[in-house]
Amino acid sequence: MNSKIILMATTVSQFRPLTCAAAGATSTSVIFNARLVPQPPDLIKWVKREGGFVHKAVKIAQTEQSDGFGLVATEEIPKGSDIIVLPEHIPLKFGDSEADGESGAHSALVNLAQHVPEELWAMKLGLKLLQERAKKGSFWWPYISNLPETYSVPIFFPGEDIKNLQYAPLLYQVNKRCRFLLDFDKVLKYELQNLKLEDHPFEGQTVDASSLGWAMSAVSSRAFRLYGNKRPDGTHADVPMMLPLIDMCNHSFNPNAEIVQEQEATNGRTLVKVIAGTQIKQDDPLVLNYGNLNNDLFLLDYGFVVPSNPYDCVELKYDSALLDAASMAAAVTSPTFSSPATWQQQILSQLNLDGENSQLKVSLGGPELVEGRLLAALRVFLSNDKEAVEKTNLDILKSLSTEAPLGVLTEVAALRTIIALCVIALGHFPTKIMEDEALLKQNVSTSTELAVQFRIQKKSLIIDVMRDLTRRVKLLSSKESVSSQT
Ligand SMILES: C[S@@+](CC[C@H](N)C(=O)[O-])C[C@H]1O[C@@H](n2cnc3c(N)ncnc32)[C@H](O)[C@@H]1O
Repeated sequence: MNSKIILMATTVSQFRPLTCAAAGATSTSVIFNARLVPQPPDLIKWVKREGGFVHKAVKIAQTEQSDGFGLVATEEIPKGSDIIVLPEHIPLKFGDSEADGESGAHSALVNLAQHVPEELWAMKLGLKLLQERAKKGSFWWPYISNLPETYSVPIFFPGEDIKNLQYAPLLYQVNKRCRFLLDFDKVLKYELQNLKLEDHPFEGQTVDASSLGWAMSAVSSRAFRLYGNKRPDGTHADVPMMLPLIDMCNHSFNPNAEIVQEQEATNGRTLVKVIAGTQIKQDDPLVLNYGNLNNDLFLLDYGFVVPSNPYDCVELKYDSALLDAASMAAAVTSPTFSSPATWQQQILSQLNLDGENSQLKVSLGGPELVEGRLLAALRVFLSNDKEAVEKTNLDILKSLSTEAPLGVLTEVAALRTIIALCVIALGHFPTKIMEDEALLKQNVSTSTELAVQFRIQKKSLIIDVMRDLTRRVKLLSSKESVSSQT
């Protein structure tokens, strides 16, 4: 089932309605610049007023890099300078507000949070965000009012654009999140129905799947997981928090800024800082690295796709029938994947590709190019030389940079089989890159554009893997023919 979170129209009332306006129908820039309120307070002034520090060369501006806003340096900032410093009371975290400590509203929120699975941690902090969004006179209102009104994450895509992603692992995640939000909406309605107003976590306001989706996306696209307070054993909990102003920094894999936490000598409180990781030139955007993530996570959590992302990958299932088909297509000797010898099966178990707790998801792309476990399995099966395999360390068998550890013929057969797997994977996409590119030239909605960009990147990645492996096959074959001539 493809579900999406239905968006309710924002109504004008004395409440701040907890909904999320539709993202997808019109031009990106108009939508993503829209903030919760039309003219929100000046975030830089608010941070300074609250005892934070903001470098004089920092301004909030529309940037080319993202469709919304970002931070830009108005003059050169030397490497190592403090750019932003937030005192401990500014970050928004779940459940540590002293004022909330014992209140009924807080315990109701804690109770709701218990229904959120660990992997959807953004929803837990999202509950806190929704609570502050609903609270009249919230300390964080100057920050919250500056948050985007909409998010371009796939849970808000129309069903057609969820399909347009054309990539099953992401479709699965999107549907899972949508289903969770729809179910959680019901849980909320049930848990909150008989609460007195003073115990209601959202001051009596209705929270639905749409507002939950808004909050989850606001958090997943802006929160950072940092060290929390020290535990009694001296370690630190890993705590997601929203960092006002700092979260105006956009992403780059070549960041010029980084987040550090520092303990104040006088009172032991933790400051969160952004410092210049490099010398920053005038007019440069201030960018942080959100993490070495694949495009699935960038799109799911942040609502954008990184072109030529070196960490992007495609997920395949290790499946003996598929590998037999691929090795036959590659005209490699008779397929053996479906009928492994006992020693081969043992290696598959060591690779976690066989047995009870096997992990059959393998990936292509990313820095490794071919996941080591898949490569090792192919080398082992296609060599079929028990002695040679047993003499070779498993880490070597998993490494693509070790050239032909079981001989050139085996290596060529393994690489050709992976190339055939790539062809099969490409064949699963209903459209070709050229068709996708033609579609992007038309005036399509933001969500269609993102879905099509996403699938183009996946297909391009597969083609890049094929190119790289073909080059390796050619090199190996030429070396082999030189050595057989001498
Ligand atoms: C932490 S916020 C950064 C501030 C945000 N641009 C704004 O206007 O509030 C993260 C969001 O910025 C946008 N973004 C950040 N880096 C981007 C990039 N490299 N390309 C496209 N969009 C980006 C995405 O919408 C993402 O969800």
